[in-house]
Amino acid sequence: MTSTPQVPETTADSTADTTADATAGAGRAVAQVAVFAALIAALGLMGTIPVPGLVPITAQTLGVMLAGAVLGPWRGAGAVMLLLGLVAVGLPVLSGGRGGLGVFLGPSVGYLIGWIAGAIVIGLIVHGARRSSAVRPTWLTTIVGCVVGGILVIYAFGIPAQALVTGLGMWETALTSLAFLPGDLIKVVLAAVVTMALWRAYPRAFGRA
Ligand SMILES: O=C(O)CCCC[C@@H]1SC[C@@H]2NC(=O)N[C@@H]21
Repeated sequence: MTSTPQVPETTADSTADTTADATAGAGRAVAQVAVFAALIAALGLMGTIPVPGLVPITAQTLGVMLAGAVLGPWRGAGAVMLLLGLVAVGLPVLSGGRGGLGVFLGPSVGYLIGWIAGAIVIGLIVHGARRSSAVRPTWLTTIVGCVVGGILVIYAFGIPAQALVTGLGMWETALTSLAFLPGDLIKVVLAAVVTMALWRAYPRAFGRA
């Protein structure tokens, strides 16, 4: 007697459900990316504190930290890239109402690129690398993620580029960037408080890695 291998049945209904789920997932990802790009832009409305060395102190890094911590590495980076795309086409969405391609030739270009890398690193630390992993932010992962991704990684891109553009030495530039540190540490605490509150109140806001 021969046995017939069991093949799982695929019905028209289950295929339609899978397609609808995929479409809803993609729509949700686009909405998340757009909302966080808008959040980063809105934080730019708070204005800037100018510092010698020409790179401003801005609240927008809080938005970058939140994008990585809430959306995960790829959607978080997507939100930053969408914002930078809007800057590139000339929209005044950077703090102080700045925008346009000229920004990418200025002293803050490295920080702006660092925002993408920073969101990825924050997302990887808070969400983990696996797409299927359940997102469960903790105080520790959010704070460590924001310090490493939101400060160290961003500065690692920003300081050398700023030194290159301004012609100032690397160490002098690094010293100037100490002016950012108190504000950035406050942003880490705010990002952790908002991330944990959002996680408790609305876990569905958290994206898949
Ligand atoms: O608006 C721009 O041109 C980019 C500003 C980059 C600001 C950097 S990001 C890290 C550090 N923290 C701040 O508040 N400012 C700098």
